[in-house]
Amino acid sequence: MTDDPVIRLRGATKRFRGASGVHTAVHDLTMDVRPGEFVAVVGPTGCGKSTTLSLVSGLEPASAGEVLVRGEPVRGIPAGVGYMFQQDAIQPWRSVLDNVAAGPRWRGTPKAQARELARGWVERVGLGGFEGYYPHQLSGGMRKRVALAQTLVNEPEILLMDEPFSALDVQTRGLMQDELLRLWAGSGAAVIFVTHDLEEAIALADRVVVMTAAPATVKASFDVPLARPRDVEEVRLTAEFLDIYREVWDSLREEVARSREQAVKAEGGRRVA
Ligand SMILES: Nc1ncnc2c1ncn2[C@@H]1O[C@H](COP(=O)(O)OP(=O)(O)OP(=O)(O)O)[C@@H](O)[C@H]1O
Repeated sequence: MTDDPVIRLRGATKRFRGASGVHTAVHDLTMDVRPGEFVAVVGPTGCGKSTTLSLVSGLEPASAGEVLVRGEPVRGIPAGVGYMFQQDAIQPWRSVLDNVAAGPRWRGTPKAQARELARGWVERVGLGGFEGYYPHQLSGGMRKRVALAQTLVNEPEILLMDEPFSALDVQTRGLMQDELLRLWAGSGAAVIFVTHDLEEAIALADRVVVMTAAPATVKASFDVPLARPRDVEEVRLTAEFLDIYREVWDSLREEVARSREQAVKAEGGRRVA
């Protein structure tokens, strides 16, 4: 395995043209992610975190700068990229098994083989016995497990996750975080995990990247030298965790404050107008 970055953003900038002119969502953003590295991205609300993921996934082209996946400029959706968003992509008319088999089927795997693969992943995410259930029969946590299996069955080399667990209750979220770490540990995938939750970021990641207030650029990057395997509930209680938390929060806090100032100014501007 080479240590060359599998994801590389170099001075990446994204501008959107809107009714009120050009809006810069991401500005001159430079960051690398190595194979098998788990990077969490935190930043103030609306700063441009999701847009950064869209650049890597090829959903949005960069307006300037470079976005490379495996050394190749991103044009369209690169192969080997898996996504997980806050809203899952589970299809209500398909059973758990067929939802998980959908990816391999779409890539041309014969039905029986795709279902066999899916069965293994349904088992691995702890849903053995629920293969024939339909999404409306599942709890929020179980749906997330289906979404995880749906993503991981494709064996992505890169996993882009945008607040995948934020809609879950705290306990279920903890369980899913552990589940994700357990499954990711065997996968070798590089992960970019966007979250508002700094505790979640530190508990999961090898590195936490702090974004500035809008437009997003990298403010700082912090290594998380906590041993693995980690139990997310346990690790949060350690002195080491709290030290890292304080350090990262010091950096993030300033950006959250700046972002609030921006929001107040924008609101004032709207009132004046
Ligand atoms: N397709 C688009 N067209 C126009 N503007 C957009 C588009 N996508 C994002 N934006 C704007 O870019 C800015 C950054 O949005 P983005 O969703 O990347 O932020 P975020 O940090 O992920 O937000 P949050 O923390 O709320 O999830 C916002 O002002 C948003 O309105």
